[in-house]
Amino acid sequence: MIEIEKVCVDFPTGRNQTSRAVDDVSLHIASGEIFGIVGTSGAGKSTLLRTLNALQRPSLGRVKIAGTEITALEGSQLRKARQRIGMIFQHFNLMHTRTVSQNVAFSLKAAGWERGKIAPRVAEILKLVGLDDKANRYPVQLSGGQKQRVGIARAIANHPDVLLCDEPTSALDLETSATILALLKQINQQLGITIVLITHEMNVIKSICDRVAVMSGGKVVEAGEVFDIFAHPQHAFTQQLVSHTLNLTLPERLQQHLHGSLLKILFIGDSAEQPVLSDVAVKFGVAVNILHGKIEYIGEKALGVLVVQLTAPHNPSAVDAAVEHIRARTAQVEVING
Ligand SMILES: Nc1ncnc2c1ncn2[C@@H]1O[C@H](COP(=O)(O)OP(=O)(O)OP(=O)(O)O)[C@@H](O)[C@H]1O
Repeated sequence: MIEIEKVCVDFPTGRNQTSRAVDDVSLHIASGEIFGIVGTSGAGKSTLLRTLNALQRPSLGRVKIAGTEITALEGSQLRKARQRIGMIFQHFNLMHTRTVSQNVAFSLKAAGWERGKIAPRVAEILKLVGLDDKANRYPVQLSGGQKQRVGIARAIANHPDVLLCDEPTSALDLETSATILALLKQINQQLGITIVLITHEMNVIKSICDRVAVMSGGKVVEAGEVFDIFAHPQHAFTQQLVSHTLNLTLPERLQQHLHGSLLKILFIGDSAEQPVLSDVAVKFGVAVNILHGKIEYIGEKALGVLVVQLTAPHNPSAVDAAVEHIRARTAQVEVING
């Protein structure tokens, strides 16, 4: 559906000088996917996203959407291709002097809809996003979440194939973010629209994306299924993002004063549902003290991380045997100390 081939974007920084904001990025995004691009501020996410509807021209490389090379289009052909690509923004970008329904109608007029078909479509789409009772309100009279719903309604009114989301929940509180992400998921499933979403939050990726690309310094340093990236982050930057999201740091003081072995154990899928720890307690006579942990569900799959202390004061070798037993039955064991 979306083919990004060796895209670079350079910005001028001074006389005869440029800086590379997007560096040799290639990604293929399948039809119907929700694809996330995550990275810290300045990683190049927005610039890359804007190449997908040619709001930003690549300095090198090309982008194809549904077989059409958007980077090669200009004028009316480009305007027509853009009508197949909706976009929503962090700060909503609504027209403040127009009502909710006028904001949505505007995009349909721009796309050349017949007058008589616009009002019914606006009503239909406002119902879909849960704003049918706010049609005559002005943006200033709406909450942040409602404004983003207007943004979504405007972006999808013209039946696009692709929806680009530029930090869609960054200006919203956690609860409202969750409802907006749920709406995006519903739109993806119900209407089959391919979604490309950029964010700096792994939690957003975890809650709705199928696959993710991790960007740092303009490059994609890692890409794959969201579950795999969480379970086995390869790149140091991804490892940092994931551990920050799972937030399993123990206070330094606690780490220093613990006896026995301190382990961080990763459980994946079935292993998250097995009583591995109670087994080792019984089998090897070790005491198992759970210090920290959580089980996340990404899609349908469980991903658990536990930090445990194993002690056997009268039989230290039992701890080594217990560690090996756990290692054989879980996805990964990291001995933090001991
Ligand atoms: N129009 C521009 N002119 C010059 N430099 C730019 C321009 N747009 C972006 N940049 C630079 O390109 C780099 C990538 O910016 P970009 O906005 O794509 O990053 P980002 O990952 O989306 O960050 P954020 O989340 O803060 O928006 C930054 O160093 C930025 O300063």
